Amino acid sequence: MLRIAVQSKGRLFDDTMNLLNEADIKISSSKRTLLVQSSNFPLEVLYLRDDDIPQSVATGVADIGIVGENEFAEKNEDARIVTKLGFSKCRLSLAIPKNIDYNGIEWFNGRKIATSYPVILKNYLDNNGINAEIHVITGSVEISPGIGLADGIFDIVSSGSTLVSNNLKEVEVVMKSEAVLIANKNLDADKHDILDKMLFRIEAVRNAEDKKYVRMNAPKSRLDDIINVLPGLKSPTVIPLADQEWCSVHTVLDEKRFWEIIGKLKELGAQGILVTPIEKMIL
Ligand SMILES: Nc1ncnc2c1ncn2[C@@H]1O[C@H](COP(=O)(O)OP(=O)(O)OP(=O)(O)O)[C@@H](O)[C@H]1O
Ligand SMILES: O=P(O)(O)OC[C@H]1O[C@H](OP(=O)(O)OP(=O)(O)O)[C@H](O)[C@@H]1O
Ligand SMILES: [Mg+2]
Repeated sequence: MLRIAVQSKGRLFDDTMNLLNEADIKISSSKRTLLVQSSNFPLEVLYLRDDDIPQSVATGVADIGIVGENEFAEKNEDARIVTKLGFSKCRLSLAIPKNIDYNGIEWFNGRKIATSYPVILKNYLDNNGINAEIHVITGSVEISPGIGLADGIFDIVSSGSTLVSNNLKEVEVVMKSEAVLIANKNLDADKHDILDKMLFRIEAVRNAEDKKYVRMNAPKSRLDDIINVLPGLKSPTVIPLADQEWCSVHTVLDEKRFWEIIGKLKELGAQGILVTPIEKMIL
């Protein structure tokens, strides 16, 4: 049995549970229990505050964990990052009141910076030869300059709307972050085996993200042109139809280029284009 530490509630919770669910690892969601076993996979889920996840994995209380890279870097615990997971994307940035003229990192010399990430901040300031006072607070960091608690802040930015509503502007991006799967460095062979099985499933789910399965009827006379605009996995599947002049073409399209490619296919005479989501993809 492998034990995974996940955030009990908060920004990471929904996407973490979705990922396990899409990997067909069933977890009953009784929120009151802190340790729950999967009913169909040798995995046990330990619900924790995200701050405690790096340490629990480093010490072996949990074998693996899902946490933000930012939190993992801040805690500086001895565990390894197995893979990035592509959700909870954000950055850690320095921000200052928007009406201040800013002409470089030296501005922070002798200033006071409020943050929940003192370790990452100190590292960054030291590397840049900046001497600033770090004021640690655990939440509502963005209001600090407005209430005279600090000159600037160092916190999570995603859309930037929290900064805007507090009259702040982002001046330095210090680190990019997303959710990562971390693991204890000394897993035994059995646990490694379970982790590999889980990673295989996660990869199949992630490969399918933002992909569509597309089927269309194509006039045989334009088949070569149609195949040329398809970026498919290998080559598209071409199936004969009862009507000798037509065939059916099946392929996988990336959501990002989807509408552009569909437009070209229409121009080339493709008809009856069917689009379906893909659940998993094993490459
Ligand atoms: N606005 C955001 N957009 C994207 N990702 C974010 C955002 N805010 C936070 N995150 C990511 O989600 C992680 C968890 O954020 P959350 O706000 O739930 O933490 P928390 O309040 O410390 O939770 P806990 O109660 O578990 O300690 C952060 O460490 C970061 O990696
Ligand atoms: O750039 P934005 O999209 O505005 O996101 C950034 C904000 O999101 C997080 O807070 P959250 O909303 O999770 O609330 P919290 O302070 O309770 O953690 C983070 O601490 C920032 O304040
Ligand atoms: Mg926390």
